[in-house]
Amino acid sequence: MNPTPVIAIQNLTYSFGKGVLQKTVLADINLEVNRGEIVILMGPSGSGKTTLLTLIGALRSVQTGSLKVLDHELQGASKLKRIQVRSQIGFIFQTHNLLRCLTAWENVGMSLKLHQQIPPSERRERAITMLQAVGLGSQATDYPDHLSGGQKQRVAIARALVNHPPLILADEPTAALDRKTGRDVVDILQRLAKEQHCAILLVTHDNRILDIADRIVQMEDGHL
Ligand SMILES: Nc1ncnc2c1ncn2[C@@H]1O[C@H](COP(=O)(O)OP(=O)(O)OP(=O)(O)O)[C@@H](O)[C@H]1O
Repeated sequence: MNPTPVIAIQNLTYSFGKGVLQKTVLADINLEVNRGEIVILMGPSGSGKTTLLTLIGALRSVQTGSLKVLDHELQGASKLKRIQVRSQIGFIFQTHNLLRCLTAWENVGMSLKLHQQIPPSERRERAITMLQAVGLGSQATDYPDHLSGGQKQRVAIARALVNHPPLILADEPTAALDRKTGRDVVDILQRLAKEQHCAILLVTHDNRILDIADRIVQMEDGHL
């Protein structure tokens, strides 16, 4: 028996605007992503990649079709249900979105705070272990302003993975980085995801990182 996919999308359609201004940006999308699989989503600017990623991340409401994430149907889901689904996903964005007033380990520990059963001392220990895994053990008490672009993105990876989420959504994680730094960052992401058996759906225009994917899907004008 096949395990349940982490993402299961059937006939998903999404539009912005109303009436004559209505614009369909996703049309009849079907996609499955399995546990542990790394899928890269490519396509021209404006083809709907980010819109799809934010729907899967329960950051906007599903209009038409079925979208199951971690076995939760997001079509018609309440706000509370969407928050619960979101807390099980790790997000990595183009810019790292770290809080400047918190140190590297405190930024990583923030995602553990959502899980209140973890005592503060264990939070710190787990955050520092995760920073060591991305090669930043000795920068744990540094503030983001003292870190390079690649180091900040590695803190963002540690923050996304520290809860051992079954799914990571990444939107252009290497866009702000030079070639070598971008490569290092995705290598770390790939290694940790395989260790944790975590699925990744990653949007990118970066041809240099395509080899980390188990599968590449192409989006064109709202169609997969
Ligand atoms: N909030 C919004 N209101 C109206 N239209 C929007 C909104 N957000 C996105 N769009 C439109 O939806 C289409 C798809 O946008 P989306 O950002 O998903 O594309 P993308 O493939 O991620 O593009 P890029 O590679 O440039 O990030 C675009 O035509 C965009 O102009």
